[in-house]
Amino acid sequence: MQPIISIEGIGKTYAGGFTALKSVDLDIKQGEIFALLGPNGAGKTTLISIVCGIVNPTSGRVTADGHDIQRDFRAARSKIGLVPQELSTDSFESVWNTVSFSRGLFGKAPNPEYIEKILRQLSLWEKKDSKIMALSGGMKRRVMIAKALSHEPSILFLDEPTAGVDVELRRDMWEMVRGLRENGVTVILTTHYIEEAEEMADRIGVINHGELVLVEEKHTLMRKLGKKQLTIHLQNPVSDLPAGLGEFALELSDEGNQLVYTFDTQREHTGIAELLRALNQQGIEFKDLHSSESSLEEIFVNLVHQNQNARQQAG
Ligand SMILES: Nc1ncnc2c1ncn2[C@@H]1O[C@H](COP(=O)(O)OP(=O)(O)OP(=O)(O)O)[C@@H](O)[C@H]1O
Repeated sequence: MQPIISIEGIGKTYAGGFTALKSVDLDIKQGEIFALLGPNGAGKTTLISIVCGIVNPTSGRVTADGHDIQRDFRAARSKIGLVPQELSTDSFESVWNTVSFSRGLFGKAPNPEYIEKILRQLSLWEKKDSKIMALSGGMKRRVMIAKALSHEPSILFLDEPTAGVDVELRRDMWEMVRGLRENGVTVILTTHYIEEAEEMADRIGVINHGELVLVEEKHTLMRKLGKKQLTIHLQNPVSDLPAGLGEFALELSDEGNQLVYTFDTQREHTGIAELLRALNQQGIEFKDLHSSESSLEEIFVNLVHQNQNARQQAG
């Protein structure tokens, strides 16, 4: 299937000479929720701004639903809704007018039924006549989403949608994003909250220093890079790793009170049975065992670290 967004060789060097993006290639599939993760300054907002036609790339090409974002800006942009990081609305206008006006900006004929539908979906219906300035921060954020959806886009960008919002609103947002996907809308979100990507995304892209270091299905990513650890609480502490256990990927922790065994979740054979046998043979007694799985957060931190190390070595 044709990707709904195709990003080819996108690079961006800002006027001051800073290169924020280096030749990014990425295809977004129709109907997916794609989470773009990356540390501060990685280039997430720059990439989104280029796809939305707000920032011009230094190199490369983007198409949205087949339309070139630079040559065919209006057609491409009409497919896209953008919820920016910063709230920007006219605070003296009512919610209803703000959202309806935004639809008009895209040259769409008025459709009060549709506006009512999105305001209801976003729990804004009761506030439709309120002035924006009288709304809470969370409500203002909902208005930004309603604005972004006002022209019925098939692609929605959410730049840090839940930064600084309370848990309840975050859950509501997730619910809303899932609802949008059910209606066939493709959603691309940037986030610092790994939990959000873990919860929401079908695919994850990790960007670091302007480079897309990884794009993967979330489940594959977690399976591929996820490690499991078995922590063995020893009966008596040891000062060194027992010599007879050299073949196992073991580390000593908690001042010699614990042995931590790391194994690959993908491998059929974990080696746990052999390890326990070896412990027995060595006469090492343990009082407890527990296993844990690495979270997306650990996977992410490792990736960004690896990328940094590789850069340092190359430089
Ligand atoms: N207009 C600009 N002129 C010069 N440099 C810029 C400009 N906009 C962004 N940058 C720089 O480009 C880099 C990438 O910024 P960008 O906002 O894309 O990162 P980000 O991944 O969205 O970060 P954050 O998570 O903090 O929002 C940063 O180092 C930033 O300082």
